[in-house]
Amino acid sequence: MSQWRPDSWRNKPILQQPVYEDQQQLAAVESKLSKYPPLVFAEETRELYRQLGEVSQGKGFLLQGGDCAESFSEFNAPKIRDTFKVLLQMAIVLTFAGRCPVTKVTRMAGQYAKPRSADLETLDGVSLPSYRGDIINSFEFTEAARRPDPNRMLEAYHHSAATLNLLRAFAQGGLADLHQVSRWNMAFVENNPLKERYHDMATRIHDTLAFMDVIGINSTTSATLHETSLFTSHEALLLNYEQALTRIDTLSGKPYNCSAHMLWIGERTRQLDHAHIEFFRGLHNPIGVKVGPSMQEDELMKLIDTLNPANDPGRLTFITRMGANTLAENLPRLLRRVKAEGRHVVWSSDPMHGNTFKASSGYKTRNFDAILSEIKQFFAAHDAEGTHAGGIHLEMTGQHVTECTGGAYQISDDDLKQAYKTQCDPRLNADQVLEMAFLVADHLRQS
Ligand SMILES: O=C[C@H](O)[C@H](O)COP(=O)(O)O
Ligand SMILES: C=C(OP(=O)(O)O)C(=O)O
Repeated sequence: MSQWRPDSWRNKPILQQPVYEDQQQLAAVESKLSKYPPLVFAEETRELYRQLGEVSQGKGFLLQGGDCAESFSEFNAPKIRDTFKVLLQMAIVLTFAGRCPVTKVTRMAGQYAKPRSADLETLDGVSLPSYRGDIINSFEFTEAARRPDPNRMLEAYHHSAATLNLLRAFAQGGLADLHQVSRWNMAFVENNPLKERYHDMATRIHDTLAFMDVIGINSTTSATLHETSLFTSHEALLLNYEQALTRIDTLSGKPYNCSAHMLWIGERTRQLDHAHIEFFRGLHNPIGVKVGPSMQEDELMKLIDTLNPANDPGRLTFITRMGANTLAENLPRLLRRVKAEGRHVVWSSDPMHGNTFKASSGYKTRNFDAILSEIKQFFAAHDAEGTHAGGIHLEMTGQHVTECTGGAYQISDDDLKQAYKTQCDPRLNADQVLEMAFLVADHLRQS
C-alpha cells in the first residue's frame, strides 16, 4: 500500500463532491482553515476510542444522534439545548436498562455535508444542482444559492465552534445533572398518551436517584451525577475541509482529524479504492462506516483490513442501515463472518436510512414502527449470533417537528406539513425519540 499523507486522497477517485468554480479561492480557504485552532483535542478523542473499545467488548453502549443536516439558518441556543436534553434523557434510560455505561456522541457541531441520490433537483421544469449541506451550498432553490462556495467552509467551522462551546457548557455547567434529567423524563411520561407503558421505568430511575441522595451520593458529592461527557461526530464527506482540520497531535505525534472526535464514511462513498477510505485509513480517530444491505462479507473484511489492520478495539464502528425489510437477510451473515475472523468492531444500528419513503402527501418520511422494527431485529440478530448489539445511531431533534409518521401521537401523512423543517431527511422528534428510548430499553435489558 502506498504511503499515507493527509492529502493522498487527492490521487484517488472521489464521489459526492462539489465542483468549485474558483480553485484559487478554494485553496485560500483551505490554507486559512489549516491554521485555525482545532475544534477538539486529540486526548479527548483517545478517551472516546477507549470507551468504544469497551463497547466492542460488550461492556458499553453507543448512543449517537442529532440532526440529519445542521443548518446556518436554524442555528440557535434553544435548538442545541433541546437536542442535548433529549440525548441525555435517552442516555439515562438506556444506562438504567442496560446496566452498562452509555457513550454519548452527537451528530452536531459539524454535520453540514450531505451526500445526495441525484446531482440535480428539478422543480417546475427548472433543474439546479442539489442542495449538499450548508458547508457546500444553500437550500434555497435559486442558481446563486445552489452554487458551491468555499467560504461556507469557514462559516461551518465557526458554527461548529460555537455549537461545541455551548455543548461543553451544558455538559459541565449543571444542565446535565442527572436529577434534572430524570425530572424531564417524568414530565415526558406524565404527558404521554402511552404513559402507563413508560411510567414504571421512569419512576424507578427517579427513586434510585432519591435513594442515592439519602445515603449521601448526590450532585454535590459526585461529579458523575452533576456533569456528563459528550463527544461530537459527523460524516466526513467534504475532504477539503476535513484535511484542513487534520493535525499532528503533539503528544502522540500522530495525525488526528480535529473537526470532531469521531468521523464516519457514508454508504455512498465507502468504495475500497476511493478517496474517503484513503483519507480515513491514516487518521487515528475512532471512525464509523455505514453498511447497507448490499455489503458482501469479503468486502467488509477488506474494509477492516484497510481501516483497522491492527485490530484495535474502538477504532472501527459499523453503522448498519439495512432497512426493516432486508435486515434479517443481510445482517446475520456479516456478524457471523466478523465474529469468525475474530475482529473487534462496534456494531451500531442506524434504523433511519433504510426506511425512508415518500408519503402520499409528497414528503420524504419514515415510519416509527419500521424504525423500531429495524432496531428490534438488530438486537435479535445479535442475540442469535452471540455478538454485541453495541449502539444506535439516530437522525433526531429535540424539537417538535412532524417529519416521521407514527409514534404515540400518531403523526399521519397529513400531519407532516405542520412542522416539516428538515433540509434533507426526516428526523424523529423529541417525543418519538424518547418513546424509542423506552422501547429500546426493554431489548437492551434482555440482551
Ligand atoms: O442522509 C442521507 C442522504 O443524504 C439522504 O438520504 C439523501 O437523500 P436524497 O435521496 O433525497 O438525495
Ligand atoms: C448520509 C447518511 O447516511 P448513509 O450514508 O447511511 O446514507 C447520513 O447518516 O447522513
